[in-house]
Amino acid sequence: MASEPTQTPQTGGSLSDRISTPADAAQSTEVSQDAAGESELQEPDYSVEVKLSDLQADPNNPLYSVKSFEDLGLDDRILKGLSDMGFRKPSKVQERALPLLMRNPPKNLVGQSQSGTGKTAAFVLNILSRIDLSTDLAQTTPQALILAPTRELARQIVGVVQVMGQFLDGLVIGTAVPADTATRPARMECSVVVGTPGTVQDMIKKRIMNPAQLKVLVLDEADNMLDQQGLGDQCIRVKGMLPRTIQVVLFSATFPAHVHRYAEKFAPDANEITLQHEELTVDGIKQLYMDCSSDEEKYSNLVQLYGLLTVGSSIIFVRTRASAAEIEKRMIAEGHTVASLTGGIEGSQRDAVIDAFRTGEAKVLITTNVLARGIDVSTVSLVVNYDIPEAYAGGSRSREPDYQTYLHRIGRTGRFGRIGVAISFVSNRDEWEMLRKIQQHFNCSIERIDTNDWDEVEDLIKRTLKNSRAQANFVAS
Ligand SMILES: Nc1ncnc2c1ncn2[C@@H]1O[C@H](COP(=O)(O)OP(=O)(O)OP(=O)(O)O)[C@@H](O)[C@H]1O
Repeated sequence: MASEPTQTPQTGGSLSDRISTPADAAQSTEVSQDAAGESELQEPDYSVEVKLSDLQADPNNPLYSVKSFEDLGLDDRILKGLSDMGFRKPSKVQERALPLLMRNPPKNLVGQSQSGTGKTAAFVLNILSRIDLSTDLAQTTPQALILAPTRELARQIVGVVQVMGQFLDGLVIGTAVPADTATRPARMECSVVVGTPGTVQDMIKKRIMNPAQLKVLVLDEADNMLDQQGLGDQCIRVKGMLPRTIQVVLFSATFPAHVHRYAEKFAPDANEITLQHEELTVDGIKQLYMDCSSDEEKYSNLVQLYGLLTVGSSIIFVRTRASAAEIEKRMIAEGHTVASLTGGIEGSQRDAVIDAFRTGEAKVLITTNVLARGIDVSTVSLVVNYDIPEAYAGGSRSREPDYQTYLHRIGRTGRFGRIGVAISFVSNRDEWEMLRKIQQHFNCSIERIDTNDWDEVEDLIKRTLKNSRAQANFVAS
């Protein structure tokens, strides 16, 4: 457990009694895979590489499994899709969830596992196993519906269903995200629909989508969907229009207690896979913080970091759309290449920005909480919390951290055994206190970076990022 802080950040206080040293970075594990897809063990001078198969053989690792995908009873065509994606063994959540999801008669499931551990495949594999593509209606009337909180996440899931189901003849996937009337399909004719709750609700109401044959409903980032006022109502309305016997599947890395209660109502009598909040942080994500004496110093530290940001890809999280726009404008004016994506931007432009970020054309992305969840870009090696995520403190004057959002934001790096760095900027006592609470809540260590010595900052971050760069072909091959 962290020690109580005794100094303010400006005077060099440490959040933790575990002080960061270059040796800490030296102990970071990294995962590699050679071009032929075989893992290899290398030992650079300062780091010990660990193969994915080592992580998957460690019972304490969330990627651990004893079974193979073949053991899980999946159709050969689906196994072919998985093999094409480079998936060799299931992760813990996949191994535990799939038998529960695929058993008949179908039962609901509330599933939780750390960020980047493969929840998407768990629910997609269940869907691909359950849909019947041999019927006359298979391409016109959807049998499964996946709801996600943002268009970016919905589009990403469409991509996963497409690749995983590429050998299933007749599989048609529909995307239901906000679009202007000109580009909106007149009928949602497909086997699986992935969309955002508002658009799906609208499509069912307007009879653009026929829900009569739906067998599976998935809510990804379920705690977020059920907890947000607008989204939660939309999810409940959508569910009210679906067949009563539908299998309801809820997944997230976080299920705070108050949302867990809604989840149990939304998915009654469900099997559950849950974790304690102390188990939620991912070992491969090195968490750091930086003292900044003012807002202006936050900006200058960000610019100092810029050279490091472009080593892999990175995401900078800010609190408001306005500050995203402001930082983007200032950085571009100073000659830096950055992109930004916020809810204020029009849909097709959002698609263009996220697509450029995925391909690596844009390497530094400034965003708000809109991209805090679910987004899976394996090259992201650095996440910056320019502003600490805050929860509404119910009118009280104390500022409360948003624990879940912190975890989801930093989870945009360190995906499936990779290594990444998350740096939070702290510019006053309140923010420092929020970060201390986050550390206590997750029982993790968030180490201070000394900005008086930028060489040391560079050294520390580069060591870790170098490790993650060495993993470029890992899994994705
Ligand atoms: N069994 C597997 N073998 C190899 N790679 C996998 C496996 N399962 C998933 N992955 C990869 O791991 C990455 C993370 O998976 P995914 O996006 O499903 O994580 P998640 O648990 O949903 O994370 P989050 O909570 O952040 O949404 C993806 O790039 C995915 O392709």
